[in-house]
Parts: sequence; structure tokens; C-alpha cells
Amino acid sequence: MIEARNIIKSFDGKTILKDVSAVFKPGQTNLIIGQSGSGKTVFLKSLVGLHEVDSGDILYDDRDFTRMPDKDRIKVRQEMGMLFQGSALFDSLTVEENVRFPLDMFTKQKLDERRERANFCLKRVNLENVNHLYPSEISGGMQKRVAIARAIALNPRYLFCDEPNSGLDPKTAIVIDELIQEITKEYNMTTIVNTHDMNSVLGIGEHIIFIFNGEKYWEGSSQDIFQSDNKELNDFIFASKFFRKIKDKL
Ligand SMILES: Nc1ncnc2c1ncn2[C@@H]1O[C@H](COP(=O)(O)OP(=O)(O)OP(=O)(O)O)[C@@H](O)[C@H]1O
Repeated sequence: MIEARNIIKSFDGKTILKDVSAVFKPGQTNLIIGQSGSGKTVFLKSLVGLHEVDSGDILYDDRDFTRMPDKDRIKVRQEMGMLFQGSALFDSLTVEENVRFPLDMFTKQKLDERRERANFCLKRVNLENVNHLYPSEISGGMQKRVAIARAIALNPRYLFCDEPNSGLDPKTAIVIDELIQEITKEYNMTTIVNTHDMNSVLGIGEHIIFIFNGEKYWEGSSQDIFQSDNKELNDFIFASKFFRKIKDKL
């Protein structure tokens, strides 16, 4: 479980996150949604410690991440898997080497063991017989799967995904969303996904935080969205005619 309490974060005197609190439970897909510039990425980066917050607490299973010494923070960081926008694979490494990378960096396992783990993770994301290919030789959807395999290589307790569907066609995007949801449940991870993809919101939005202008404006599940009378949320979700039509039919 990850708990954010009263997070405030500013840059150059401008407050970006205004007293944001949220609890993210394990075994479910937690989504952060909001329009461009609302503060989603700043929030995600604050949670993982890439930004120091001005005030507030971030707890990883009751461990106070904001105040712990660096050596303890490093340990918590090693329990995090991250899936960045655009996959962020190393172009000069093969698929297998990409997945092995965190194992090479952070474990003392023998090469055979690391290879076995990499292969297990690749198999888990339904990728086989592509170990020796380079990222440029596989499709965008396959690259995303490699990135997921790499993110779970160290068996993380926490998984962070920043816009995991960016650049993917809608069908592939659904496959990736479902994969993220499946592994979240399978490994009981606390997963947080930053997205403005409405298909993801409706498809895997078990717990959703809506951020508007740096504040948490709404919280609920994908089912709750259709019943909400929160104006800002409705303006955001039903900006497209397609989703307005769905709502009108309910
Ligand atoms: N390192 C930084 N220094 C100064 N301002 C920043 C920094 N990072 C983000 N901001 C500002 O914080 C605000 C929120 O940005 P953020 O990237 O969190 O938005 P977002 O909701 O993730 O948007 P998008 O969906 O477009 O990625 C923006 O006004 C941005 O310019």
C-alpha cells in the first residue's frame, strides 16, 4: 500500500500539487487521471522520490519514505518497478539484455539465474523467441511488453506506469492495460498508472484519482464515474462525443 498525505509541491514559487492525499491499495489498478498540465506526472515523480516534496508524507507500507535516510530509500526504490512513457528501452541492448538489466545492476545472481528470470518475465508477458532481437526490430506493443517484463524483473511490490499506452493503437493498448491489471493481481502489487486514455479509465479503472489544477477533485471507480455530478470530472471525461453518448444511454 502507498499512502500520500497532504502533498504540496511547488516549482519556482508556483504551487503545482495542492495538498493531495490518496491511498493506493495493492492488488488493484490505481489510476491517476486529469488534463494535461494538471500535475499527474509531478505527483507520480513525487511518489517515487524523483521530486522532493515541500511538505506532506509518503508512506510505503507504513514506512515513511519522505523522511527516511538515503540508504533506506534505496532499498524501497529497489522494490519499485517503473514503466516509462515510450518504453525507454536501451536501443543497443537486445530484448533479453534489456530485461536482465535491473538484475545485472542490482543482484548478485549468477548469469544463468539472471537469464532464467529474464526468460520467465518475457514468457509472462507472452513474448518468446525474441530474446536476441533489438528494440528497433519489434513492434511498439512488443516493446511495451519488454518494458513490462523489465519492470517486473526484480519482483517489485510497487509498479508505476506513466502513460503506458502512449503511441499504441487502441487494440494493443487494451492488451497492455489488461496485462498490467493481470500482473498487479497475480503478484499483489500496488500499481499506479498515470493516464488520460479513457479506454483505460473504463477498462481497468478500479480506483481512480482525478487531479484538477493540482488538487484531488474526485476519487472513485470506473462505475462511479457515470454517476458523478462533479462538474470538472464530467467536463474531462465526457469531453468526447463518444463518451457523452455512452453516458446518455445509461
Ligand atoms: N521540473 C519542473 N520545473 C518546473 N515546473 C514543472 C516541472 N515539472 C512540471 N512542471 C509544471 O508542473 C505542471 C504540471 O505538470 P505535469 O507534467 O505534472 O502535468 P501532467 O498532468 O502530467 O500533464 P501531461 O498529461 O501533459 O503529461 C505544469 O505546469 C508543468 O509546467
